Amino acid sequence: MESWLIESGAVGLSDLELADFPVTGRGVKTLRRLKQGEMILTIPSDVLWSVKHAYSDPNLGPALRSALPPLSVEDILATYILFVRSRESGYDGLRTHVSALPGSYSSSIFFSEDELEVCAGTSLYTITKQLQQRIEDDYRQLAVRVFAQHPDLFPLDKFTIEDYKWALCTVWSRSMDFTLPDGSSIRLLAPFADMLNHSSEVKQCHAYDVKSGDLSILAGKDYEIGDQVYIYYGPIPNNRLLRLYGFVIPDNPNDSYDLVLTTHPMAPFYEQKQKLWVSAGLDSTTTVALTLTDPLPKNILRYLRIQRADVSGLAAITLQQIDGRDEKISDSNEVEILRFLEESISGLLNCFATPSEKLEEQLAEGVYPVGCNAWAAAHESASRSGERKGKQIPVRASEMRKLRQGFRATDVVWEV
Ligand SMILES: C[S@@+](CC[C@H](N)C(=O)[O-])C[C@H]1O[C@@H](n2cnc3c(N)ncnc32)[C@H](O)[C@@H]1O
Repeated sequence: MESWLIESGAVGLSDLELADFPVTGRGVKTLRRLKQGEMILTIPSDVLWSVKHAYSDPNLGPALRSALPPLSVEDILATYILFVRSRESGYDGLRTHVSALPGSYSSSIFFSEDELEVCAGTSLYTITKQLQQRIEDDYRQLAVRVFAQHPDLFPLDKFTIEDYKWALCTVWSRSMDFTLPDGSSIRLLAPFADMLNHSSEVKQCHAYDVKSGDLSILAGKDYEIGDQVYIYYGPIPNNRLLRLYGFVIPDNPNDSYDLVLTTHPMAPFYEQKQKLWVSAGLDSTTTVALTLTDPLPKNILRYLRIQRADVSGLAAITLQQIDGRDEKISDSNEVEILRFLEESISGLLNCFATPSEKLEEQLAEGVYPVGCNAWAAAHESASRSGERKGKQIPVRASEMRKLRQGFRATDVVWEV
């Protein structure tokens, strides 16, 4: 791969080397001292995996372009990678990159039932379950709309759902996203630069040059010879890290609980409420990140005030007599939403399969081998437990029953 990249115009590879490191696994080692801010690697535009390159490929492009509705960026890149992997000749350079990719991933979508059960009750558990279902649906669509239409390009034995999941994880864990000056975004995979592991000791130090289309890496800090070079993947909480990248950071400062607020379309005054949510910068399904520093973000109250508003409340907001965003609608509305929040959070906390203290005990006793899937899942669940410690609110059995039995049409569903 490196010689192909150098021939293609990559700069900086003579000072960098792939190496194995404890904890992060394979990564990039520097062979010289690096000063923070200096440009250390450039991967030229021509060798990047991007939607543009997939579409302009003479074999693959027409098949991708014929898909209606158009495929998602994720699906285009995943199909591109699988397509190159399936070729027995041609695409020599890209194929050296594909053969350097991991053969399997530790994203939570690959967890066994038992491993996933360790974090039952967390948003990771719910999202992973939903994701597994979504991937099956997406694969079915892709197989019908694209693969089956071009069996010569997409031999079914090399485009199975397992292959698709592998390719998706390749995209999730190795691609880089950039916002362009016109506001649009670009997602790409850069061979060799995708071998750089994450550290929160550096800030973002990967850059896309809009003019040349090249991808560059700057030194995020000073490095000594032999040090591992890092980039910064972003302020990502553990549940997302585990879902997309297959690892967690113990005591991750970016941890959050993704709370999804949603309302059934059959709920009273749904359409009117939908308009009010949109004008408040929300939607009928709104995801809010709960963090230790902001455990009750304003958007939760904004959403619930509208959701629980009665006829007169809705009229008052619509006529702008009340700003439903940061002002309470009425005492009764406010009491109702606060009571509901209390009940729901208690219900949520009670859904955790293993109590926090037990998980922490198990982690300390080494019940889960460090780094294995269940260890990562236990960390994820225990960190949620840390957030909920001391916030247990007693709930009456009848209320718990109501919560467990499901929600009324106007209720918030705590899901992700
Ligand atoms: C962009 S790739 C980096 C190269 C990768 N280690 C490899 O061998 O191909 C991202 C993957 O590296 C691993 N990784 C990156 N940063 C890590 C970290 N700080 N701790 C543990 N694993 C990490 C995870 O498996 C992640 O999905």
